[in-house]
Amino acid sequence: MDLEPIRAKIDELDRELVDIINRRLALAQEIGQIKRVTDGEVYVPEREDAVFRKVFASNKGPVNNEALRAIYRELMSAGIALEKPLSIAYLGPEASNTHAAAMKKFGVSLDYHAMASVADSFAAVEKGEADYAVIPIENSTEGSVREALDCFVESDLKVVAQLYTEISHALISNEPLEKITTVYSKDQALAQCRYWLQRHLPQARLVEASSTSRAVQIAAQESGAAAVAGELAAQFYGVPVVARAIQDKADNTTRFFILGRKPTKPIGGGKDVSSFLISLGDGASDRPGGLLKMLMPLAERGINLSKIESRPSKMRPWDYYFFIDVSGHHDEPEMQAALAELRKFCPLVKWLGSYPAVRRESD
Ligand SMILES: C=C(O[C@@H]1C=C(C(=O)O)C=C[C@H]1O)C(=O)O
Repeated sequence: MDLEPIRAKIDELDRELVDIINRRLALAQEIGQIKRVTDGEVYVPEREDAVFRKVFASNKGPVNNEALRAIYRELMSAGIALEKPLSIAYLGPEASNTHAAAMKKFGVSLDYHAMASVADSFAAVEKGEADYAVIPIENSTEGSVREALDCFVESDLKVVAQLYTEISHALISNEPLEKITTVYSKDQALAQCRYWLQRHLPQARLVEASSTSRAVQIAAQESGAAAVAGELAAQFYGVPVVARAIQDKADNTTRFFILGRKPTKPIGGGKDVSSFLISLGDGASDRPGGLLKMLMPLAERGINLSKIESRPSKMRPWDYYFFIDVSGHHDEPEMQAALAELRKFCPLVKWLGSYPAVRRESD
């Protein structure tokens, strides 16, 4: 059995592939020149969504859609970098789960900037120091990231895209399990491993850090300390993995938002999702039927509610803001009609963004 003739065919295909990749990038560059003149956005989530759909529809295998998405992610990343080397802010330091999510969304060709907090990530885009920010918004085990929700109250940034990605946590330390006395991590990550930590380290002190990668930096320096973080952070900071996949739910998934300054255009056909921040005002969330009244204008028009979350308004005790996710795009007539009705009795109806509804990498 001779491999060489087959490898010669692969070499020939690679030559063609490189040529095709460069032709694709040259077209992206051409689009970039037009965008410069017309002041168009460089990253266009709705167009990328359409490209992925067409690519998947033409896929006859054996490559699966998840692998194809990863390949196209890098093609698009290289193309975007030729248009303009975008700068992406994320909750750092390097090798955090948000960093990994940002790379998954934007590929290796862009510039990434580590921020100390979610609020700083918002601020970087608001001040124009970064083009986009990637922030964690909710987790399948632990629910919403509260500091992220609270940032939307003050901010005018738009959610332009989202990413769902499975998160696996490891226990990372220079010490063996029996010598660990303190475990550092982001509050959300500690909570996602609560039962494992109770079972294996019942005596250990759990201490909050600003991010998972920050926890690894601390654990690297302190005797008796460990961190809960992704294995990427263990590799990056050169600290050993003591136990892997310690999250209580095997399919632990985090949803990330991509924030930008300009809204994403509609895809249509039920393939968009929108987020809003709504206040019933004047303590009305405490009155019978208040919440029902808020949801009726949406329900009556068949606009599906996929998430509702309340947060204290911090204006008065027991007054709440509601964060909702609904099917459809802000600019669609049905949505506009529902919003007009809501605005009649809600003092605050703030559009946080509309973006592609894609949930899985293989979709
Ligand atoms: C090339 C473009 O710019 C970017 C790159 C894309 C691509 O490589 O297919 C698609 C959308 C944009 O994020 C474009 O707007 O078409």
